[in-house]
Amino acid sequence: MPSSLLAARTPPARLREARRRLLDTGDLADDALAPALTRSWRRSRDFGLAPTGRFAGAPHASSAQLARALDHQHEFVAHARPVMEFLFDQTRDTDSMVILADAQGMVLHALGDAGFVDRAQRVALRPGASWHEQWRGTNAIGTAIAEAAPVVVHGSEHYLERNAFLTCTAAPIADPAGRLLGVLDISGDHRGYHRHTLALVRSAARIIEHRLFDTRHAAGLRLRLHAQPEGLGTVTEGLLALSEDGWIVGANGVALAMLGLPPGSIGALTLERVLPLDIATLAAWSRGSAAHALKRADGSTLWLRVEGGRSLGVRPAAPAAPAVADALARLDTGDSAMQAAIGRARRVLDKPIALLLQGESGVGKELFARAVHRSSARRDAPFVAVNCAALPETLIEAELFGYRPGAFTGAARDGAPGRIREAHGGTLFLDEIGDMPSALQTRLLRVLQEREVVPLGGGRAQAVDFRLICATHRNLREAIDAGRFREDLYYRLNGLALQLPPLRQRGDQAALVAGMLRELLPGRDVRLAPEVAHAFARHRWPGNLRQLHNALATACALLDEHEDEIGWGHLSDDLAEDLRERPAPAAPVADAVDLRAQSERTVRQVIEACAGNLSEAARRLGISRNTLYRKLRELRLR
Ligand SMILES: Nc1ncnc2c1ncn2[C@@H]1O[C@H](COP(=O)(O)OP(=O)(O)OP(=O)(O)O)[C@@H](O)[C@H]1O
Repeated sequence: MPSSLLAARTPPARLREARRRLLDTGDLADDALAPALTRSWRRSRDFGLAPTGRFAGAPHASSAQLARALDHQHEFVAHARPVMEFLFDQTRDTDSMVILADAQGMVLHALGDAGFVDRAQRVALRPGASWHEQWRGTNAIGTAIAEAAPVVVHGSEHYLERNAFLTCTAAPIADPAGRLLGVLDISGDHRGYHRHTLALVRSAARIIEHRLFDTRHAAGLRLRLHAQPEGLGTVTEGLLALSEDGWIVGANGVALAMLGLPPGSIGALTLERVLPLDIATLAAWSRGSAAHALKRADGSTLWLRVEGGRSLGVRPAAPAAPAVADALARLDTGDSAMQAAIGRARRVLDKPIALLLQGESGVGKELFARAVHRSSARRDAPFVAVNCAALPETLIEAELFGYRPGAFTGAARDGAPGRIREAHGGTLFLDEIGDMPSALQTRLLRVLQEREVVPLGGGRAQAVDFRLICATHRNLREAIDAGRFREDLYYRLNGLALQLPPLRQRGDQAALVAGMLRELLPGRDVRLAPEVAHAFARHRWPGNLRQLHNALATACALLDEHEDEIGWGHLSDDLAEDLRERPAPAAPVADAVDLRAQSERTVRQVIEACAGNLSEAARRLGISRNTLYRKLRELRLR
């Protein structure tokens, strides 16, 4: 990772002059500011932001969206929290805050001095707020993401004048595969700026990366590297994770820099290609805890310590700690079909049995898969979800199996490990498996049989260990009969099939509604008006839990502070209309063509209205993104 891009302070007179020129002419001189600051101000301008005057606003996640983001990033936040508390202790009473944001710049967690928090709240330095440059221009969180480097943004270096009272220092945090996970930031009053903050934040970000790395690769072979033996075990060490056949499957930024490798080498190179070291020597070294010196081709010495090595038959993996709260139990809100599915999933929780989740779109199949993962012994390893319906055939292949450098036109120069290898040690969730093209079904079958992946473009097979969970809304038996799905693959996927019930058949609708309302408006006692509850109970809910959740989120947004009952007026017009309507008679067959044309028109119009944003279009249509992709394919609009 490059060193700090914005560490040197810009004199106030230069900043004033640059801002005046930007406002007058719409641009800056190339040498007016530090290069990274110039790039960031130009990006901010291109996002259409006005440095002065009224703030155009930025998205803020609802409490439910934030809860979901925290759930998805549970491992990241769990490792960051203690480090943030330590940082907070170091900076206590300095009028500042310690902030963790995700890779899109959304604040996930914040700790702060009470006095400063009040002022920070006014510019929304709080969980749920987005600090992406797109919304707030140059700022440490957004600019660290854009520049992929640690940054300090001080006072009037902030693009928006309203943020000029802040001094902010941020460092990106990468996951063990080298991808951006989020950003750690210390923000405070600009009068309290201290040059040492940058070093503090960078070290803290590295500690979080180390913790994630050690957890992710706890069961595998790990190498610690440093130029001096005393540096091993400190935050300045390099970390590598290896597969049992010697492929580099994880590395931190320090190791990549030490070995002169780009992030894309993870999953695409063996250690032997990089260091004069073979797997037999590593196996021997992993039996002790001594540091070993290694002479490199350029004459320099590298010190190494080898750890782990279950895969080399050296040490068994430590058993995972028990779950704090069982995620599967939380899905049980009293419906007997769900209870049966949860009970059966629990019986095979830590067994090598593939799960096949079936059910209509929006019944909560992905949520169920995540709960199985979180309740299993693999909970601290990755949960990797791939939507087989959302990607074109050529991309799914590269996405799943990874590729070697130059494997195909347009491939990233350094290759990619592929989602299957990323799930090593954890759970691979293949959503909409019924939509997987047949050539890929054959490749997937081979991976499941051999438990090895061969990346696109060839190379050696690499061992993988993952729990497989697939989901589909299709009837796979019919797809097999129609020749669209391989029967042998079906039996591999279907160690245990679980049918999740549609909402209209669930007997726990009231408990689900109450749970969602508690999640949407924590601390408030909000319920449905009796006539709305009655209409909800009779409704068919074609979009299932997704549709119910969206309906309640809209209602909560329309509820006044003092109101505690959701009535007709809190529902969107189209839902209220549907709820009041009698069930429509079945359309005669002759109308089918018209219906298709009408459906096509509606989908086109909504996508146009959303400027091509398919997620937003799916939301407005009240269907899932998967269903929209399917519809586009059926209507040949894609
Ligand atoms: N128990 C629940 N409590 C609250 N919200 C839920 C629950 N289950 C599902 N949801 C909501 O429903 C949405 C759909 O869930 P999920 O994506 O798991 O369904 P799915 O069956 O996988 O859908 P698809 O087949 O369209 O991929 C979620 O984003 C969430 O908002």
